[in-house]
Amino acid sequence: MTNPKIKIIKSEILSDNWYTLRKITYDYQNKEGNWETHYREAYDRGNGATILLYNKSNQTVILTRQLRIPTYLNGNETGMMIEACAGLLDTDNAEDCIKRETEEETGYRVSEVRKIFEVYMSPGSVTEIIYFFVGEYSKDMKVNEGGGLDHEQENIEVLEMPFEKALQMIPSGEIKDAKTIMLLQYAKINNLLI
Ligand SMILES: Nc1nc2c(ncn2[C@@H]2O[C@H](COP(=O)(O)OP(=O)(O)O[C@H]3O[C@H](CO)[C@@H](O)[C@H](O)[C@@H]3O)[C@@H](O)[C@H]2O)c(=O)[nH]1
Ligand SMILES: [Mg+2]
Repeated sequence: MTNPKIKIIKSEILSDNWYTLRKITYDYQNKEGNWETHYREAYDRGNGATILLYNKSNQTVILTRQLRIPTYLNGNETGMMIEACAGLLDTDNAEDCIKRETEEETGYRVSEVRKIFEVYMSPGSVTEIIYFFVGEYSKDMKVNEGGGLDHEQENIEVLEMPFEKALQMIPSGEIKDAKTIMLLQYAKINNLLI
């Protein structure tokens, strides 16, 4: 935070239950050089990581299906979302995080993952940055059933499907999750499965 055109005046907590919603008051020097006062809300839910698991010889990818209540409140009839495996960073780095989440959610223990980019997913209101990874999986890496942690009530279904089918689920509307669409398109553009 080193922009001389921004002076943070106040940071008030509006809600601090599971994650934290703040109201930020700041002065901003506009392009005419005048200072204006702005108020913006920022939702801090930490940072996350996501991964596309792919298998070249079978031309398949691993995705998950789970209930996402916010989507249910906003037009998603069943509330279920098909997504790439993803999780929130604890105290670990993004690479360790995504390996741990991969094992918990999908049951695959992957040793090699590659970071492709990092993205602010909703920069007008959410502080979160997501670190994107890709990684190859194979049958012999399966160490448990996956499904997520019971005590977190994750109830995650693991889906293995042809890469081409997953790509078609974007225009059909069956996949509507931004990180998943970005990963599938990255794989297509960069010929990951060829
Ligand atoms: N009790 C309670 N649990 C919550 C609450 N909000 C989230 N949780 C639980 O916290 C756990 C977080 O699971 P992770 O696998 O670590 O994160 P994620 O929800 O999959 O997040 C990933 O996907 C998000 C959506 O695309 C991303 O925003 C995020 O960065 C990450 O990639 C889930 O079990 C979720 O139900 C809450 O308000 N109350
Ligand atoms: Mg998750």
